[in-house]
Amino acid sequence: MQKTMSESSTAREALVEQEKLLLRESIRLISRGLEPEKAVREILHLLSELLGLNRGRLVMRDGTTGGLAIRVAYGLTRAEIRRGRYAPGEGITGRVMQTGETQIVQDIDADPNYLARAVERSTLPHETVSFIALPVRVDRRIEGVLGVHRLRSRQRALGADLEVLRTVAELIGQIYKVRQLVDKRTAELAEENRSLKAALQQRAPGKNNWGIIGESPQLLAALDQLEQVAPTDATVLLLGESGTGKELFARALHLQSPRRDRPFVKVNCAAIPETLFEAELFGHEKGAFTSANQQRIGRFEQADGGTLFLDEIGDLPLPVQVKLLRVLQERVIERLGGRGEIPVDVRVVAATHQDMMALVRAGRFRLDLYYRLNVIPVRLPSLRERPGDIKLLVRYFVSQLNQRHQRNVLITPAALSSLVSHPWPGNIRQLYNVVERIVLLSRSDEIDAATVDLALLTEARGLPPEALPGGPSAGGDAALPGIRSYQPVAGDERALIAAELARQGGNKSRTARALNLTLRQLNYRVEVLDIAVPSRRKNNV
Ligand SMILES: Nc1ncnc2c1ncn2[C@@H]1O[C@H](COP(=O)(O)OP(=O)(O)OP(=O)(O)O)[C@@H](O)[C@H]1O
Repeated sequence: MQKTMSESSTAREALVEQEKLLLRESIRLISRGLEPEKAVREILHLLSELLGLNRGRLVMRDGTTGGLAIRVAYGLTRAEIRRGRYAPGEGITGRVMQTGETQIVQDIDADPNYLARAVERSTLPHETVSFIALPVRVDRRIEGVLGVHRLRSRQRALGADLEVLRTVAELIGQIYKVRQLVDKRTAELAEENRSLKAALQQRAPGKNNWGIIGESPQLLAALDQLEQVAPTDATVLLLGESGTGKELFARALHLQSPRRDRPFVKVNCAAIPETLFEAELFGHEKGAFTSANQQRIGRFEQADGGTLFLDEIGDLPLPVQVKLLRVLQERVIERLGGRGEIPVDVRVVAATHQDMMALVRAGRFRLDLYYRLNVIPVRLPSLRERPGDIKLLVRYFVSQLNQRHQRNVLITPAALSSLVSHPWPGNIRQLYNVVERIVLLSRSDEIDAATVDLALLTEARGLPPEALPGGPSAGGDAALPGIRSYQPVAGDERALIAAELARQGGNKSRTARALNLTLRQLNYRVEVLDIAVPSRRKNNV
């Protein structure tokens, strides 16, 4: 009797030793940073070798089918692994996945819920076989089910086996958690790496593309054309919707041309009153008209030797078109009130978002001037036509804005995908605005998808009410044109107003306009919501 007791205590000690060994080895496996599947397979192997808990398998969700499938197993054939597929809630495994409760099947032959799907009964020992299935949690979420076969006639108590299995299930959960963290961090670092590379490429000497970002075939075709015509003096007509980069291209053309050290002068034809056009373009002598107190050099003369960028050329009034045509043909200008012709050496780059032929047909643009300007037409694609470039643009803008606002934010891959999948109806300027809101709105250095969604929402609010879901066009009271409807103060407006004020460099009038508020309404909100107004700066976008 004495001997039997000491024999059984030796056996118990041996089992405890094996348990310890299993845990030590499992921890060592985890610290080796193996792929989760490799580490889990080794642990299942140890469970079988050391503790006799056989045919261990880890079942997890199958990303493609949505059902459950064996992800890792030890002691199962390939065919058995393939068979181990369960619908949600199906069998013992499905139930553990659904309820998160451990299931113990004392005798697999006696429990109708035990499906024997992966391993056929005939391949198992004849004696009574049990099956234990436990949930594997990652951050409290049930991500998998650990299952093992156990012979009932064992020395070890079921309670002892259960305890070890619980610890093992927890270790497996940790393995997947570490993997998720590593994957997340790796993706972030990869993203950071790409941003830094993009920023470096922007600055690399000899690889200057003048801040024109994009790899889409349409954009590359436009850039090719630009490079071809840059060294010549040919007149270029840039065609594209608003905010597609016409000014950026015009500047790039100038910087690539032999005129790069001479002035680049921009004239926005849509912003000049008709009566002032001639004086603006060609200048005037002192006394040329009542308010001409002194001589003024016009834009053509200012651009002498350089490039004159005529933006929104479609808005040029007809009488001025005649004069422009003459300058382009004869390369001389005449100041208002002047007595002679002044030769000018100017390369003209014009741009428009309008259909020039339609303007010609409507009698609003001279055909001869159109031909003069349209020597080299370059069409710039809209953002809609090149969704593949959104990622590159976002990274570039984030790095630009980090510098401008002295921030160091990093856009997470999820946030980037959110921006890429947004159906950008508008232009690059709109994308820039949203990215700027994101950089300003984000509280931490990591921009997540939620911040992106908020920025997209606030951008939508800056648009006229019709653009909002459920806005006037959706059935509400339409605001009268030109009259801003009353908008009550809402708590979440604070961030929106602060961001817009920062974006507008502290300019309250522009901020009010962008937010569709009157100046008074804005001031009231600034006061009520206690918003600090940034000191004014020049906004160049
Ligand atoms: N390919 C691009 N890469 C990087 N930034 C771009 C690109 N295209 C446009 N942008 C940026 O988008 C903004 C709008 O561009 P830009 O002013 O050149 O457009 P535009 O076509 O002249 O617009 P508009 O017709 O409204 O005057 C600018 O801040 C510009 O730097």
